[in-house]
Amino acid sequence: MIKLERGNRVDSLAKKWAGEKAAEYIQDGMTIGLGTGSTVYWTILKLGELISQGLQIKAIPSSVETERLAKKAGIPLTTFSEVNMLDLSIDGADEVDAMFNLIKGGGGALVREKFIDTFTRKFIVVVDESKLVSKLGSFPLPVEIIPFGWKVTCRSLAELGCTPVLRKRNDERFISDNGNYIVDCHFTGIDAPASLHSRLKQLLGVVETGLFIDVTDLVIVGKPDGVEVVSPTKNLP
Ligand SMILES: O=C(CO)[C@H](O)[C@H](O)COP(=O)(O)O
Repeated sequence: MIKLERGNRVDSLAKKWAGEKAAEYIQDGMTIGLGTGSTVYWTILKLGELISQGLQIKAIPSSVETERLAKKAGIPLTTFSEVNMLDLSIDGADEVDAMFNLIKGGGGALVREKFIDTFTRKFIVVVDESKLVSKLGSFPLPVEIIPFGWKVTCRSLAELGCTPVLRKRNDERFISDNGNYIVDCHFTGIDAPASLHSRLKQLLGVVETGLFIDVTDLVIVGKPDGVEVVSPTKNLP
């Protein structure tokens, strides 16, 4: 895989291609949702370039990190207090199955991502090939929970058949942009994502899950030799 250095990170060129390709779908006057992560990073950079050439758009960022990047790129921002429905949202994913269902939240931004990926007329997912799976669940499912009673919530999560692991960063509990904890739920494969999502949502303490069901319109897959744009009529992988 061709690697690309970005600051102190090394990313695949495939992510760059996928992220940049998505910017082609953005039209003048649109209000867009901007996801979070190292693939959408390239969309944000490209958008900054297009804005400096005259493109007029507004965006709602899905995380503090994306807000910071978007401001740096010169992208005008707005909020859901001003906007009911976005024209287009672009976001990465940790896994994409053949039905276009997703696991997201690897970066811990899943709640705000669910807002921008749901309240949008069109949702484009940008990934490299490594994210395509026949069945969701190899990637631990991120679930955002409130800190109060978190051990009780973890026990409830375990009763649904997973091993819950409280996310940490630098030995400290990871805190989401919303002031909550993230629990990474290790399942041995997820057979029925929609019903699992509903069961998880009913647990006391659960804010949101990283299962994104039935929201994806298009997947842009970065590959070592270019990009492939996959619509729901063509099955993955
Ligand atoms: O859900 C996410 C953040 O919460 C990201 O979209 C997901 O983790 C993919 O990230 P990357 O593009 O860096 O691989």
